[in-house]
Amino acid sequence: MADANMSAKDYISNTRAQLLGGLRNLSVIAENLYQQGVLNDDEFNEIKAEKDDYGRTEAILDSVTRKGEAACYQLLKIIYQTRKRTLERPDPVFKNSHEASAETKKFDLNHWISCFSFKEDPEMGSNYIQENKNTKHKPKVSPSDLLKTDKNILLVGNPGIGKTALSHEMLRQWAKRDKKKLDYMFYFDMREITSIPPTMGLEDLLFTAYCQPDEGKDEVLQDIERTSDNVTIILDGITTLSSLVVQKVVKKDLLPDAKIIITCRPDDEEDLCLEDWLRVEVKGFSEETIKTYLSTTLGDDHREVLNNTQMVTLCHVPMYALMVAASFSSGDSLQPRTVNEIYISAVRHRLQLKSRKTRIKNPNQVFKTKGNKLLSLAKAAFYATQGKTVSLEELSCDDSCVLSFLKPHHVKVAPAETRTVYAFLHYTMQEFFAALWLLKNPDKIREVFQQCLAKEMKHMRPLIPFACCLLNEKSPRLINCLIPAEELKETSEWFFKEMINTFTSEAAVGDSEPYIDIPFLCQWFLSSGNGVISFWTCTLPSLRQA
Ligand SMILES: Nc1ncnc2c1ncn2[C@@H]1O[C@H](COP(=O)(O)OP(=O)(O)OP(=O)(O)O)[C@@H](O)[C@H]1O
Repeated sequence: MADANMSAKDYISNTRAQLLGGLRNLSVIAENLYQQGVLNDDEFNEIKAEKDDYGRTEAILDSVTRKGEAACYQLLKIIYQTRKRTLERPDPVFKNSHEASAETKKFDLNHWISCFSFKEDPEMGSNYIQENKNTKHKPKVSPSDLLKTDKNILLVGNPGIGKTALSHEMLRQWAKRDKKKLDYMFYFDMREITSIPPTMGLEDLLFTAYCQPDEGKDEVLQDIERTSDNVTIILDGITTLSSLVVQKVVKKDLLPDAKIIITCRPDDEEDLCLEDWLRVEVKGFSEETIKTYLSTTLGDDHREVLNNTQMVTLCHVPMYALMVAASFSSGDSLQPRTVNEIYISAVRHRLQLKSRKTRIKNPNQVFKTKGNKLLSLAKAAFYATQGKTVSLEELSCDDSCVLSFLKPHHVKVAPAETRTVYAFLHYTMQEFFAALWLLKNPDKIREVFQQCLAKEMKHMRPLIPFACCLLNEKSPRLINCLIPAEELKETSEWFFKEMINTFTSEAAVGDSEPYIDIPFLCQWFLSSGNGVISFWTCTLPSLRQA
């Protein structure tokens, strides 16, 4: 056996014979040597051109030996980092003594590589995160901390708080990492892939719903399955584990050693039952970040926002901070003060941008002329939300005003075929428009209340706070261009009473599932103006009784 304190060059040359028969996946080793600049283009191509693994190993060993100690050290480091796929694993269970003695005689390259004394930790260390649900003091963790941990992660946070942004940041950091070890990261926007057929397997999920390697698909899949500890899968915006293949991935029936990162809203957390996962709460912007964000986006104007406590409070949610900044930069004299006004102002802002190209300068007039188009958008939003998807399947997108709220999204319908459908720029905007459609069709409201009580339809709940605020008599006039004031008044006469009755009914309270987040509703009411607060105060006694 080689001495652990030997130079890398001697360590390799003493074991050359065993390496010639024992290294696997030579393309992985050669690729890493090439990425790290140990091999040049010609050397890399020569190795690739060798006809078998024996030839490839020989060419690699010759190359690094010729180049000297540093190149040999790099090779050992690469073998160590990729050992699960480049070294044969000895079978620990021997069926009989004859097999055992034959096996023990075989040189164990795994043991050999683990004995080499690397100057630094070849795995670059792993930072474990202390946070869990029960710790009182919750330390802050960064995207890179989350990338480093081996644990499965559950990212929980309210709508628009930045879960997707955090997932994208992790993806970006992973793509830019220095370490060019071959590993895999998959990102799924779960709202985009709602129609996963029960027959879908791992291969389809990874390669059809995501992306397919240009060549060697089977080899890549085999590698992913064999070394699943090199795989990270992000499932963004999950609500249930109803899809079989996703369930198998999460429960580790497939890819047992893969690291899974799930993002969800608080309402969906309980159903997922991921108790031993590392739970990380996404908290949004701190005071300090709000200042930096607003001063970057608004320049000197940011002071005006900072003087307004209501607006600063809203800006803790990055989605609202974005919209507040957009609203201020539009130069609109009426600035939003509540969540609802933020959304209305964002709609107004979008329409204004579009109307600059026309002669219509008054946004109310734009609302009026584009009313039907906006309502058809609201209808599509409602049905997409009900169907738990972001794809606005039925919508005809020939109007530039409608298109200004949307982004194209490509749905794979076959391995080589995609279809373009449209989705809202953000899911919360879809929920806002869906609530608008609900108020335009009051006969559907009771049905939606009932749906909110059912576990499988709880994704309809975010529509209720939006609807409440839209019914507020202080709601900006703009909405009246789409739904006449008398219609809204008529609806509000029974809406709140019906809502309280439904959500405090026996069916709702008796359900172990929290029926609706009353503190959350209160928060929305408080931020919507006195009209609703006075209503709320007068209904509190009946709520307490219930
Ligand atoms: N760290 C951040 N820096 C700057 N902007 C951010 C940040 N996080 C979020 N945002 C902004 O807020 C918007 C909403 O964030 P994101 O989509 O990540 O929320 P989410 O928690 O995934 O919401 P949902 O539950 O509704 O899907 C983003 O489109 C982005 O513009």
